[in-house]
Amino acid sequence: MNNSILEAKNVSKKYEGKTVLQDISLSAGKGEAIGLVGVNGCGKSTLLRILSGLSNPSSGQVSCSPGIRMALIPDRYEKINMTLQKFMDHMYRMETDRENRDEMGRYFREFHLESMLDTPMKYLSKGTLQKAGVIQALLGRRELLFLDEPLSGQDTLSQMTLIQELKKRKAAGMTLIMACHETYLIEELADRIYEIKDGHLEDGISYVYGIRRKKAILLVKYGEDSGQIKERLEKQFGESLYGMTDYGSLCRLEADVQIAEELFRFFGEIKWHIVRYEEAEELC
Ligand SMILES: Nc1ncnc2c1ncn2[C@@H]1O[C@H](COP(=O)(O)OP(=O)(O)OP(=O)(O)O)[C@@H](O)[C@H]1O
Repeated sequence: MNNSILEAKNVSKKYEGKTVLQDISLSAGKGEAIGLVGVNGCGKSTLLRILSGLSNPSSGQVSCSPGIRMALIPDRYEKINMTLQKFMDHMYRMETDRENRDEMGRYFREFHLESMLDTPMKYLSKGTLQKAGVIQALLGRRELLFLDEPLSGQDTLSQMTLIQELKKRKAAGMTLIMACHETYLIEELADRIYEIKDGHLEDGISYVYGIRRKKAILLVKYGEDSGQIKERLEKQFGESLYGMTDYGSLCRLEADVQIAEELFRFFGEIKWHIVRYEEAEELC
């Protein structure tokens, strides 16, 4: 099996005679992150379920190194009639025994879940349930994690918290195989990207655009005159400003890392609060 901890050979899947996946081979090594992309219905979830052993292929095999424990973060959750706290307590005891309860508390804080712990899960929003699934999987300390749309429905700050946490886990040796429509998760984490197209796994040629560049990411709380300020930003920073996206009262800016200091000065002068700053590499 070389360096791989997971290997799929010639995997195909048919549903009621319709071929969804055809002759897919893939291997993943320790500490590697693989991104799966493709249009709705191309078979990403199906492949993740087969790789994680939740579903059988129609033909082909999947093998995993002995001792590798895995978890799947699914794209949706059952809305059960148990509070979030009870559910987590239950899963936590099952997964990690009495080990380090502090970590669970830290995740609740970082993912802003503390106010929802006594709410029955059937009343929780999609994003909140997704966060619960993410925390459950992280507490389980697996060697291999499958993530199916893990950012789906999550607020921006929680998305960033998750990306940072996954980066740490990957650096510590965790293998990640993820399907995601938000390309920035994949761009920030993936070592290899594949597109599922017409049932086949295509080397992510259309998604790997070339060299990596370092970019600055800022989350800024809107102040006065947002329209005017956006115009000034575009005028002053031109092509060094890669993009601005609205998230309610926050704006997410991506820019050339070289202008980060100037951006700090700019927002300092107009008294707009920078909620978060980070740097990331992206494919360009
Ligand atoms: N249990 C099932 N029975 C029949 N068809 C299924 C079943 N599960 C999935 N499919 C079909 O297989 C195809 C692939 O579905 P899948 O959920 O894997 O796609 P996906 O790439 O994850 O989509 P999305 O991006 O929308 O999440 C779709 O056409 C879907 O309708």
